[in-house]
Amino acid sequence: MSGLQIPIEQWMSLSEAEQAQRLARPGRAQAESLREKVSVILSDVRDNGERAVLNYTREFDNPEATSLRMSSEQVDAAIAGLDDKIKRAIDTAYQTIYRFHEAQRPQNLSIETAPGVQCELRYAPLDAVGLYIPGGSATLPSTALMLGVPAQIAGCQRVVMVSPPNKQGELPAALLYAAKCCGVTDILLCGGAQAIGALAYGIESSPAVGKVFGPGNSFVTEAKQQVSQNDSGCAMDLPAGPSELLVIADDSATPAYVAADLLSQAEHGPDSQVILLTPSMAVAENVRQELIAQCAQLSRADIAEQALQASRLLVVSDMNEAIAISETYAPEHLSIQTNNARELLPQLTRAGSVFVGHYTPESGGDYATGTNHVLPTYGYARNYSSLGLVDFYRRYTVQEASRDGLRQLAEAITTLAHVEGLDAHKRAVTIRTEATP
Ligand SMILES: NC(=O)c1ccc[n+]([C@@H]2O[C@H](COP(=O)([O-])OP(=O)(O)OC[C@H]3O[C@@H](n4cnc5c(N)ncnc54)[C@H](O)[C@@H]3O)[C@@H](O)[C@H]2O)c1
Ligand SMILES: N[C@H](CO)Cc1c[nH]c[nH+]1
Ligand SMILES: [Zn+2]
Repeated sequence: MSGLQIPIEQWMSLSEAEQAQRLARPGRAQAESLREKVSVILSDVRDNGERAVLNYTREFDNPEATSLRMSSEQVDAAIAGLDDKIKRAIDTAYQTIYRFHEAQRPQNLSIETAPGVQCELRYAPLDAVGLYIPGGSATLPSTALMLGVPAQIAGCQRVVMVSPPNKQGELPAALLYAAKCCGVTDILLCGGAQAIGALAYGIESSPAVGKVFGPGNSFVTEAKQQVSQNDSGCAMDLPAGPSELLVIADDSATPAYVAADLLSQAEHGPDSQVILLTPSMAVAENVRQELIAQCAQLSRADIAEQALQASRLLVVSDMNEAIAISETYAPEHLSIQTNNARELLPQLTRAGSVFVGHYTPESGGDYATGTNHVLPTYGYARNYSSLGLVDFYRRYTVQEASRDGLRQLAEAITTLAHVEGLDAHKRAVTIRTEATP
């Protein structure tokens, strides 16, 4: 490791401004230039369709790109050579993810809210969805499962998967096998903001979808936010950007485990962020030693080292302080490695996903425990939910009143219409209730 110094800091010794800086997400500083660059790409795709997507694909991913769509023959040929052990691993993950998401199936409901007034809540699967599978620094077949399984369970009619091709214009066989497990056959070889534009606006060979899903780097996340705010009419799932992990550990924690977990998220990208909160200086020092020793053994050590530059080892006064900091930061992933982890759960709700105890590594949730690994980053876990089955549905209501039921509510409805000065609203009721039968 190139002598990277990861400072250990006492939280209480930091000023308020320093505390805020330690919890700031890296990479958000270039927000304006990012916004502008993504806006240019999206406008180009909107105006020039497939040609623009191919141009950006040649610029950023596959210099020889000539077409975007994968044929079923290409998919089958790629899968044919896939190692059985990998297929079995994907099958196992598919089953646990399916089990956990199937259990989330939303139920329609119908209740009488007042005598003679029946109200219903109904769920309908989204017709057409776009699934973004990251593929820049690491292609993530596991994300194909996290997005493909709920889309399959919900019964979305049209599912389009996009992912950046490599320089040979290919996608990993493991990703294609995962897609096939989920019944996804509509696959486009493109990534980044241009892929989001292709999904949201549609291109010649692929009509627009109604909602885009999936994590990605800052270009992808910014593009999702822009298309969901402009007049494309396309919705987005959640801001799932660069990976984050916050670990709360006491002296019952194993520093080697804590360091391994921190590095598992640091290796995602230079803009990942990992944070340790512990009341024990000894734990902090041992975790630091383990970080240095373990990082050197990683194939992505250079990426992890960059991420560790913006990462924190913070010694707190006590668990209450650790809880307060975690709730402020609202991490994508929160790992509680203490001797009373489950007891702390009620106080730790602002996180995308929580990992409890010494034997629940964050990478378990990334791949195969069954929970969804598409999670809010940047602190959005304060207000956004982890991805789930319900996100692949629209919700709408149905209501029916009998003549008597309307009569019973008429006074309330017409009075409120009057209060709001909306005579036609009032008349739509009185024309019925004052009519001679
Ligand atoms: N929050 C979550 O749930 C979650 C889950 C999985 C992964 N992730 C995160 O997703 C991210 C994946 O990022 P990635 O980069 O590996 O893959 P990516 O697929 O998100 O982005 C790669 C694409 O970015 C585009 N690009 C690259 N450089 C560009 C530039 N200079 N200008 C414009 N476009 C450019 C290219 O088209 C490329 O295809 C990681 O940060 C990872 O931590 C988050
Ligand atoms: N930890 C990532 C979410 O931040 C998900 C993932 C996919 N593959 C490995 N990890
Ligand atoms: Zn991960």
